[in-house]
Amino acid sequence: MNVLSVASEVYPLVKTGGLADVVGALPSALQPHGIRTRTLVPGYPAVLHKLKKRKTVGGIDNLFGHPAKVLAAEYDGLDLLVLDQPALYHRDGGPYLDTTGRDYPDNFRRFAALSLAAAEIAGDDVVPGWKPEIVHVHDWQAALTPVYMRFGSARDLPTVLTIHNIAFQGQFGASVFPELSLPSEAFSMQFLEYYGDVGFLKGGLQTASAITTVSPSYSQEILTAEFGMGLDGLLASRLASLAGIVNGIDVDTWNPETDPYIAQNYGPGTLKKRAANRKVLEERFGLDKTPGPIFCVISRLTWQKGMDLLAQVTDDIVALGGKLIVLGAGDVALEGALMAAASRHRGHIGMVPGYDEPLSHLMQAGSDAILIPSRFEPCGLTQLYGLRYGCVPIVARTGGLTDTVIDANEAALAARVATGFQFHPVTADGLRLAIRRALRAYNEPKVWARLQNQGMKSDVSWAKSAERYASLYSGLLAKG
Ligand SMILES: Nc1ncnc2c1ncn2[C@@H]1O[C@H](COP(=O)(O)OP(=O)(O)O[C@H]2O[C@H](CO)[C@@H](O)[C@H](O)[C@H]2O)[C@@H](O)[C@H]1O
Repeated sequence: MNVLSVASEVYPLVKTGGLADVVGALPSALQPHGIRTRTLVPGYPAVLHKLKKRKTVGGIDNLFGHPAKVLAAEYDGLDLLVLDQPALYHRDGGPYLDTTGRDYPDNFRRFAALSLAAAEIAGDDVVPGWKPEIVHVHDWQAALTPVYMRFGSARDLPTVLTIHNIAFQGQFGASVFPELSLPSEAFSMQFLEYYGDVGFLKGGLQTASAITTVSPSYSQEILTAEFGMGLDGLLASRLASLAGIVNGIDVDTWNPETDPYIAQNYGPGTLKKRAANRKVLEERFGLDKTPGPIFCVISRLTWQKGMDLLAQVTDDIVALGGKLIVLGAGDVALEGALMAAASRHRGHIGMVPGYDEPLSHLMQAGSDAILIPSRFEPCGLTQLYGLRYGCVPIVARTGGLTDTVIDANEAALAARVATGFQFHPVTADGLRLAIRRALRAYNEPKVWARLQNQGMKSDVSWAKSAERYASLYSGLLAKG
């Protein structure tokens, strides 16, 4: 079965968050099911730079006023199609933001173009000799694909839209509609119209054959007003087509036994070797070389991720004898608050602002626990990396965090199934209590080792979830 996957980022070519990890890892997990995925991404400079061996396999004469090329390349096991349109994608900043951190004003056009190109690849002869049988699109940036398909020549092809985060909806003023090359009927409740605006995700949710999100709990939560962010009613009307499939992780990229980014490789039987990674972290973050647990945070610094709650408990972590290291970028005020905590507690709190993939691996390999106080979390990947690396997750009880971490309550500890700590309500007090619980467990080395070992035994691979995507695809094909 041929699948066209469409996304605005893909690891290891371009990544700003978990979306890239999922889009990058799913194709090889689907391969054993006879599914061949081609992934269409925009030709940002970072992408083109890495793809030395690429060839032009197709073209679109007029994509919003400019010609575009479709390039094909293989990279790290991925079969890629790259939409090369310099006017839209050759920019100095990141995929979505300019160098000053502002959204590109033409993001609606940049990602409508990605979706339109995907629809044309699916329906027309854009890439001669290749056609998908299923089109799987990710998040708002690709969500117009099924809308364009509905009004184009691939109208009968099944589509899957995966919501990685319903907080990002691609909502733009109605004035952009005439620029989208869609018939006027598309600006209606049944398609894009969203409270008088244009909603990219909304349009996709109305038209995709199937909708998935990245954990079973989140698939329930988004049906409520609290988590649905305005789309709960629409989702309820599409309940029969909605599924929650939990994310896995690429267990080859994230393998402490072979990870090239960490100072000392180790496995379930050799957890003591983690000490060498701790040592490097102590130096990197300027921590005192004293005993006690190191808590780490690897995150976008945002309200969603509960980073304001973290800022409120930094003094407590230190008072309780713990250390904290933070790697993150995002909200300037939150970054400032965490930097201030680091200067208040030199030797106990360290902060590296920014984005650093290798360092994120080392932190999972050398810290004792990872804190994830998210207010909502569709799935979350860093707790899965934590489980795999023996870095015990302490998580808010929400979304995919609920589904993937087993709380160390007495029953779970006695049954030897606990893998971490969950807390609720998601407040600074809730987080404080969870940190206290973790510290108590840390002070009982046998209990702690059991948590680490149990976590390392958890199946965080894509195996089961790839099977679910495969059967979703086959079900859609069988329906015709
Ligand atoms: N400063 C930094 N330096 C280096 N690496 C950093 C970093 N900050 C974050 N990362 C990395 O970025 C990824 C973030 O993954 P999350 O699952 O937390 O997702 P995010 O909220 O981006 O994605 C959305 O999509 C994913 C995928 O479906 C869902 O899991 C999630 O719940 C949803 O919000 C991880 O690989 C993490 O290690």
